[in-house]
Amino acid sequence: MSNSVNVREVVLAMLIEIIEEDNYSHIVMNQTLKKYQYLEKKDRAFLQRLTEGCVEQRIHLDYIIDQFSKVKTTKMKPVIRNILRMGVYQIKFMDGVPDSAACNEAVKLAVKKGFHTLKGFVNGVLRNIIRNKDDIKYPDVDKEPVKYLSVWYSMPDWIIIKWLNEYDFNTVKSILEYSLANKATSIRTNKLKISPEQLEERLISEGVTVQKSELFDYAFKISGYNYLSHMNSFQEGLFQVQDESSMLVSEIANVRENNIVIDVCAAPGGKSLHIAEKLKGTGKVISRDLTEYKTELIIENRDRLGITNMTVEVADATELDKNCIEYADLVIADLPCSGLGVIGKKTDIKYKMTKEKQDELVLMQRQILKVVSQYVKKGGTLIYSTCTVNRDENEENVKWILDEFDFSLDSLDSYIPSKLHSETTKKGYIQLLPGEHDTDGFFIARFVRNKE
Ligand SMILES: C[S@@+](CC[C@H](N)C(=O)[O-])C[C@H]1O[C@@H](n2cnc3c(N)ncnc32)[C@H](O)[C@@H]1O
Repeated sequence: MSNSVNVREVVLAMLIEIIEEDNYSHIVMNQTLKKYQYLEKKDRAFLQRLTEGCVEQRIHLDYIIDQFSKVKTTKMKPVIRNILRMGVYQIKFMDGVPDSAACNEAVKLAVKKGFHTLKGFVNGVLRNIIRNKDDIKYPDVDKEPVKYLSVWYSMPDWIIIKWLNEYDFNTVKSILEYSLANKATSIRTNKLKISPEQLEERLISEGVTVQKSELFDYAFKISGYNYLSHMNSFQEGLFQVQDESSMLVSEIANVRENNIVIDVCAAPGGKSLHIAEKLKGTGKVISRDLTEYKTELIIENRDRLGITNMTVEVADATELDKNCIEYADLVIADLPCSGLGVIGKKTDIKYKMTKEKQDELVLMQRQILKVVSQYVKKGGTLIYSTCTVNRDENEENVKWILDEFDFSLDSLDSYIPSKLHSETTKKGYIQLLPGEHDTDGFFIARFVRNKE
């Protein structure tokens, strides 16, 4: 490891920021990777894996620590409980780190952080766990299925209970399993600048591992890169990072040249950019989000990709813009949601979400839909999408839209790969489930505004 920076100390600082001070993990991660961009690739990979792992597996790690420590994690000093989480994560999940190194480094870090008097405690708990690591007692799957899933996959109880009401046990298990395991980065070729075949060659020449998408010929899953935004192909705007589930939105939108499109919650721009590309420089995509910070992200991506038919605006989607009434051929409502379909990528989202917040989100989704559905021309299209798997944000909102507005569902089957066809896609919506599909958890519904 690099002499100048103690990578474990950096991880500890990130865990304090994310877990104890409630900052967003992806923001803390991006800022830290930017600050330490000079670190060797293997150090950066270690830093990322250990931080994300500790956040993602927090419930599981605390369960183990609490089994072997007299002082429970909730009663420990924040620095100490995070040092222990790091130690246990390395012991339990990182085969490349010898157990003794995980323990010794934890003790050194405790001393370095001013907890000399607790070095025996840290050492004792970790040695105890190392001795018993093949004998950890977990909840019984038959007697306590909720607790079992919660501990094993580090998911708060209330979410497990909700999902078990909506899906069968094996489906819930496979959503959780896939979300923990799948870390691939999906990208979309910017066909305005390069063909998929040429992009694949470019990426390989930059040392990246490239796997073709099973859904789209322009999409790839990539890995093995160091710092994505330093890659020449990225800087030249040859691709955009986007999950395949999100690419599906633009396929389902089925835009035609010269269409007017309003994307009401657009940052960082995934769907807007894809649709603008499909319009081949014609028509107009009006891409909006709530704050300047967010719209800046869209502008950065738009300019990097060389998109010309897209305007970016700060606008609150809950407020009616009278100029837009019946103006758009297509409205994209990819709305704020509980985000539980992307827990594999945003590792802390599951802890930040609460039942109350989720109920409020359903109301906000409806508040936004009430406003932005008015922007669709008669005969035009409304796409409603979320990156979650909860039925109240998805299917129940579809029913609500059909009850409240003069819109009809429209079959997805002409726009999506045949392997995704189902009873619901025939009707006009799709719920992608991680594990069942090789994508994030995602929901898309397509509506057409009735002509009279
Ligand atoms: C699911 S994300 C959108 C992702 C985006 N469509 C894409 O494909 O990259 C939801 C977005 O809604 C924005 N948002 C939340 N409340 C909003 C509001 N009242 N008006 C406009 N945008 C809002 C958030 O800032 C966030 O960027």
